[in-house]
Amino acid sequence: MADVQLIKCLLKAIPDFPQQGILFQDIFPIFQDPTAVETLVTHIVHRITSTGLRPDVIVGLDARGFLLGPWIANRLKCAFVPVRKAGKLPGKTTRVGYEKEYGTDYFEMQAGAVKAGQRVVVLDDLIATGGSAKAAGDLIAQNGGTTVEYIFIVELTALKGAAKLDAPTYSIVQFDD
Ligand SMILES: O=P(O)(O)OC[C@H]1O[C@H](OP(=O)(O)OP(=O)(O)O)[C@H](O)[C@@H]1O
Ligand SMILES: Nc1ncnc2[nH]cnc12
Repeated sequence: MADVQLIKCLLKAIPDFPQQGILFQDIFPIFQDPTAVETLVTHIVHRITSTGLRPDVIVGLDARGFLLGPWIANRLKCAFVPVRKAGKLPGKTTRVGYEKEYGTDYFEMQAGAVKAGQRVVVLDDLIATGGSAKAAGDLIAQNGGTTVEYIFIVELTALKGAAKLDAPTYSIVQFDD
């Protein structure tokens, strides 16, 4: 619980960003504190190893999912694969459109980056409506992978994003307003 409290204390809530009515949960203060980063990475690695998820691939979502994904993949000695906003990845890609808490967007993944039968953990900083995470899950499924868990630092539970997803979710800090 001490690690959860440390991470929660470092989150900063900013009203009306990026638009009126959104209470933005900023995770960047965590990354100013190396002890907190170590705590966060260890917490997520423990979640994955202690629950027997055995992922082949960690998929991180553009952009804040990239802050954590490679650390976790490196500790677990598995692959890291990015899901990126449209037009950023070279070569053949698959694309899915989605809605999120403050707008619409497209996600892409490189063809073959996730292979048929691979077990995937999706990692992102935050789940709000679940639109972004669902789009990532759809890309993984289109490529033949199986998402075994979605992991977030923060979950905005009132928006019920987890209900959209095809696998269980785990979040470290929850806010219900
Ligand atoms: O559950 P949802 O309603 O889909 O919202 C959550 C998504 O929104 C944010 O990303 P954003 O698209 O703002 O991109 P960024 O990480 O590049 O800032 C956040 O990092 C999640 O990916
Ligand atoms: N309230 C919020 N804070 C930070 N990132 C978000 N992405 C979607 N909703 C968000």
